[in-house]
Amino acid sequence: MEKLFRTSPDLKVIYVLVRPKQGQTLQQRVFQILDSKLFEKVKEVCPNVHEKIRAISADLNQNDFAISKEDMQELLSHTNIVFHCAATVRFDDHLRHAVQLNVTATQQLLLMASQMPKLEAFIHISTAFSNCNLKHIDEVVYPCPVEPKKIIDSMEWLDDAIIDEITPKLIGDRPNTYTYTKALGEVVVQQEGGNLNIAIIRPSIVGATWQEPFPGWVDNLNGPSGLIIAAGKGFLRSIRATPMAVADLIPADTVVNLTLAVGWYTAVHRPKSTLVYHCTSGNLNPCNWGKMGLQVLATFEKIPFERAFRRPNADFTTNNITTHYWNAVSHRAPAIIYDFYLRLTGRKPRMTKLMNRLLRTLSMVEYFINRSWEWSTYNTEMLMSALSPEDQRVFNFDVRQLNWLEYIENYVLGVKKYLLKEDMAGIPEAKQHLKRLRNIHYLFNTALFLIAWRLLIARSQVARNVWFFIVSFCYKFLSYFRASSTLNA
Ligand SMILES: CCCCCCCCCCCCCCCCCCCCCCCC(=O)SCCNC(=O)CCNC(=O)[C@H](O)C(C)(C)COP(=O)(O)OP(=O)(O)OC[C@H]1O[C@@H](n2cnc3c(N)ncnc32)[C@H](O)[C@@H]1OP(=O)(O)O
Ligand SMILES: NC(=O)C1=CN([C@@H]2O[C@H](COP(=O)(O)OP(=O)(O)OC[C@H]3O[C@@H](n4cnc5c(N)ncnc54)[C@H](OP(=O)(O)O)[C@@H]3O)[C@@H](O)[C@H]2O)C=CC1
Repeated sequence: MEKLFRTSPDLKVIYVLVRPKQGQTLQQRVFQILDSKLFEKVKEVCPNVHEKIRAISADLNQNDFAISKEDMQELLSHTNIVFHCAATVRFDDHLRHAVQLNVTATQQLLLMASQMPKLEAFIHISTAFSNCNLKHIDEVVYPCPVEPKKIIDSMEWLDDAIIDEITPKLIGDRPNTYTYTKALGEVVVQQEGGNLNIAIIRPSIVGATWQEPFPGWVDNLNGPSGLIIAAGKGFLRSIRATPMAVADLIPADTVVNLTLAVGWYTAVHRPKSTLVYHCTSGNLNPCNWGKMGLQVLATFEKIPFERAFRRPNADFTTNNITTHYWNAVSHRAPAIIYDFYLRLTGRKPRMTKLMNRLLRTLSMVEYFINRSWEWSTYNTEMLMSALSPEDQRVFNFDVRQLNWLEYIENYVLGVKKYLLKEDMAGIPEAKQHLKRLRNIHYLFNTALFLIAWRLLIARSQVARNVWFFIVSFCYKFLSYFRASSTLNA
């Protein structure tokens, strides 16, 4: 919406389907977004932006999205272009819910779109990982072994227990219900698009903005953002990842630019078949998890997060044994010790729960950070060459120009500012806090070493001999040093 208003101030209206949430009405939710820093530039070119957004109450879990008759009438008669982004993106969602959101709702939206007389294009947002069971992925819709229609029907009469049982068989070699249902959603789009003018966009891992409206903007914990927080606050100490695997991140503004360009191309050129566009970075400008991780850590040195639990010092592990070892030593043990301290001081323990949640998240993303994929980008490159030089500049989605180190630094800064809502003025105090944590760390390790050594000396003659040898060696060395300095004087 931000980019559309900024580049097309003459635009009449954008209808957004929204559900009320957390005690906020639709209008409040939309106005909260419009009043955020993200929309500051828009307001300069389009001061009446509030009047150009029509929030329509809709819930994708309901029949006809529970849209009122009047709203439906207005939507059907006025819409020129549909951008379908809503989805459940939870990796662990129950199959019934994931099918409802990512498949059935897509089918219903297509039905609605077929009744829109002024519709020029229908743009469906999928994910580059919808076919992550393949290594090389082309810009085509791949068939699914079981027809989406059969899956939709079966969800109506199967009970939860049976669905739980068949889920692993249905998702096959995909890692979760999210990627599986996004793949089904694509097949539905292709099979039930009828005469509509449709395109599918497949972004990889969406990160903070690169340039627009300003670098580093991010507003959710999806993808790496949540884990950057966990690392910066010192909770995340080790992560099972392959440093050389490609980190196929794509900035949010790049996805937006490509989406708008696809909207234009689909409406104006009306391709005969449904085109799929990969919005990925790996084949044009690859970055790997090792490089990304190091830059994230380097940025924490310059711009630390406030009130960290421990000093940020995460590392990659590459096998099961080391992963279990570091999970026990660096994740679970400090959480148990801290909770013990909280209990002793009369407070409610919370660290073990938080750590368990983090470990669960890590286990879910492991699949994606230990493999590399190749996505072909012929359609995306074709689109780039179809744009005028001016549009190539305004709707830039050429990731070859992206400087990863600069991007990652801005990403971490954006996480601090826009997700954690921390003030830059707090950086000196955050650095002091990290120094205190470092001193506590040294003190703790020294105390631990001395206790262990004392116990060893009490129990072992060999340890006592070694200790005697070290002490007498130090004494002799000091005596020699003192004698030689007296002679020199
Ligand atoms: C050599 C040096 C090495 C140095 C290492 C340095 C490390 C630096 C960090 C870099 C890490 C890089 C890791 C990259 C990870 C990449 C992920 C790749 C994913 C690719 C997928 C494909 C992309 C897509 O197509 S779509 C979008 C992907 N979807 C998601 O990302 C959603 C994932 N989330 C979930 O599925 C769930 O939230 C789940 C299962 C993780 C957690 O579920 P749970 O029920 O436990 O919690 P919630 O109810 O969801 O939330 C509770 C609570 O937690 C907050 N939260 C939610 N998500 C996250 C998160 N990802 N991280 C942290 N916290 C999260 C949420 O806001 C809630 O907070 P409340 O305060 O309780 O409200
Ligand atoms: N993040 C990523 O890395 C990637 C995302 N994608 C795709 O991009 C799209 C957006 O994802 P992302 O922004 O990350 O995820 P979000 O969860 O932030 O966005 C999903 C949107 O869908 C809406 N939604 C979910 N359920 C319903 C419902 N029952 N009724 C109405 N609206 C609903 C949500 O509304 P509400 O705000 O009310 O919850 C939310 O605005 C998805 O299609 C996803 O598959 C693709 C590749 C990568």
